[in-house]
Amino acid sequence: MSDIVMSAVDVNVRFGGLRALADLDLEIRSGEVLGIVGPNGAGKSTLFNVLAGAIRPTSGRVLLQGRDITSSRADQRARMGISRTFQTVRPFLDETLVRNVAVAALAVGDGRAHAMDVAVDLLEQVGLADKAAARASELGHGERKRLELARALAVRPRVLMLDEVMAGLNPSEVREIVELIRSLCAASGSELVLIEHLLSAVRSLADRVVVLDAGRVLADGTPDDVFGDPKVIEAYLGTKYATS
Ligand SMILES: Nc1ncnc2c1ncn2[C@@H]1O[C@H](COP(=O)(O)OP(=O)(O)OP(=O)(O)O)[C@@H](O)[C@H]1O
Repeated sequence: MSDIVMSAVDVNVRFGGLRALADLDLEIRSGEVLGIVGPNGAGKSTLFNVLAGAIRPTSGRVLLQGRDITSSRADQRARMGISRTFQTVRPFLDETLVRNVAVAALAVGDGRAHAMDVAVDLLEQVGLADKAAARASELGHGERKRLELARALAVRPRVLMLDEVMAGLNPSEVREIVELIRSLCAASGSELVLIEHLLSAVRSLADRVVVLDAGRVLADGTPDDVFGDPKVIEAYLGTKYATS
């Protein structure tokens, strides 16, 4: 579990005068599910963007299996096996589900027929097989999150990063997606990085949790250690977040 697959080393991101990430070090270890939590504005999405290549850090490096990929673009990183979902789901609304997923497989070099097979298989895995021919615009919010997962998986990621996939789901949809993520992780062997406000979901899924605040790592440890840490509870969680 201790092999480092990906890391951010001494990363700083400045937006004008604001330090969104400050001297940040983060490791993603082989086979782990890593939860990233923290208050609004803590820097979670910025960190995801830095790891995925959507934002170039002001200083610092991003390494993938020891290789410096700081200057690689997001599309290049996707081909290297770094895949992400977005906080705001953005499927091609007028396209069918199967074509939405196949497009992601095509982007990593699958041939057309194989991409369609991959898409059908992934829709089955996320429980949307019966809607494969429906348009994405016909889906409910929870179903769109599942579609988003299938699209992120279509690139056969080494590192899968999920940005608030539980947001806006009702409790039974949350239970379903937690179970789905658990089974997808077990089947894929990928590393999974989750940004999530719903701490109960992080607690049940993550092997390790990193708490960010004001662009810095406040705590890093097992869910029990981190969520039991008085400074985390007092300073950052308080009553602001749902814990059940
Ligand atoms: N493109 C940008 N330009 C200027 N400031 C930005 C930009 N993106 C993020 N910020 C600022 O950087 C800080 C970190 O934002 P970020 O979105 O990474 O936090 P977060 O932890 O993901 O928050 P949330 O939980 O609300 O999504 C915030 O103060 C935010 O306003």
